[in-house]
Amino acid sequence: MTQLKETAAVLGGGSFGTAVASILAENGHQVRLWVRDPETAAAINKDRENSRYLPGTVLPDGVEASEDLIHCLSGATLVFMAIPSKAFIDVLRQARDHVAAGTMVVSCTKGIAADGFLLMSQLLAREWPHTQVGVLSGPNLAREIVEKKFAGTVIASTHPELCTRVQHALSCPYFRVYDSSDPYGVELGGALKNIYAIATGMADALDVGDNTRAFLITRSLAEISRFSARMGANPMTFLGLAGVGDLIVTCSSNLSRNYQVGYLVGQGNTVEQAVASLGQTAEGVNTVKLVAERARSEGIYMPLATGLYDILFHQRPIIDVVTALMQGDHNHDVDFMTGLS
Ligand SMILES: NC(=O)c1ccc[n+]([C@@H]2O[C@H](COP(=O)([O-])OP(=O)(O)OC[C@H]3O[C@@H](n4cnc5c(N)ncnc54)[C@H](O)[C@@H]3O)[C@@H](O)[C@H]2O)c1
Ligand SMILES: O=P(O)(O)OC[C@H](O)CO
Repeated sequence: MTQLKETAAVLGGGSFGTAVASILAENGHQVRLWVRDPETAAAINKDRENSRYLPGTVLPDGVEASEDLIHCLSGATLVFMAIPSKAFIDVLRQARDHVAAGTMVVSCTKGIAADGFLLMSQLLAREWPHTQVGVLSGPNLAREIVEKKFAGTVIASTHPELCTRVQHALSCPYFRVYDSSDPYGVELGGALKNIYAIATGMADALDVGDNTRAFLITRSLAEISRFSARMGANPMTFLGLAGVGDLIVTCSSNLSRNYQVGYLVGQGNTVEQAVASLGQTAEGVNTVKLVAERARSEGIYMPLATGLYDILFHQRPIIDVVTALMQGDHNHDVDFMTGLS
């Protein structure tokens, strides 16, 4: 079967946008990587390296970086969005008139917009209603992807043909793409796990035991599933790569920026200091605020997310949160699947 060669635009030249662009170009597709400033674009094109976000990685020749958004989108058959959630809406508005009707657009962003508690695919559906929208999510640390370590991911969309196109565009010997018809659940899993990566990083800095980490990660899954079920997602989706898979990697890898933020806070830094020293995107810092507020306003039991929020933003001592958790009412295991919560 002849492979369709895509003209792909990747908006966002940070770690993940660069990793996606890299796979696409290696698969023979034409790729334009949109970055904001001309110096960065010129340096990427000249050095074949994104020295700020993925130093030491040689980018395939097929990746063309450009600061010209219109050029990047011109003739694009597939658009990948790898813009942090805080800037997502601005970019959608800048680009709106340059995206052709029917274009397939895939969000790789794992965050929630404060305005209306919307996921990125919901912003896309609102701002670019003339496009077909999908979501890419899974245990996908950018650094490991460009090092060609084996990884799996999920493309989720209500348009099956979009899933097929993205599977063809991205699949390669080290990257396997599964499909899903539950974009909302896949996207919610990717956004929520960042909260728990911060909590686990903090716990690791405090040198908790292995039992504690397993306890924390498993109860994180319970919270993610409970919250998502209340939001209307299918809790079964969280058993997949975009749920358990991403939760495991982000809560256990020191390559995760959310985990790193938690680790720095566990070492005694404020969250502001931790974010400043990271210098990259850690979506969980914003997500925990939105989710904790939502959980409280809707009466959803989420002691980990609300406890983390209080630690990060209200200087609540960690020990208070842990004590309240450990001494809370007796509860059922797997409550979110059995309807016992
Ligand atoms: N890095 C990963 O391993 C990874 C994996 C999967 C998903 N993601 C998700 O991808 C999204 C992007 O993360 P990242 O890791 O690439 O972030 P990053 O911090 O590595 O890079 C962010 C990029 O966005 C650009 N940017 C910021 N504000 C912008 C604006 N207003 N307009 C245009 N560009 C802007 C920055 O210049 C930078 O190039 C996040 O939602 C993240 O959760 C990241
Ligand atoms: O570095 P993080 O914490 O944003 O995590 C990156 C990816 O989401 C892992 O799948």
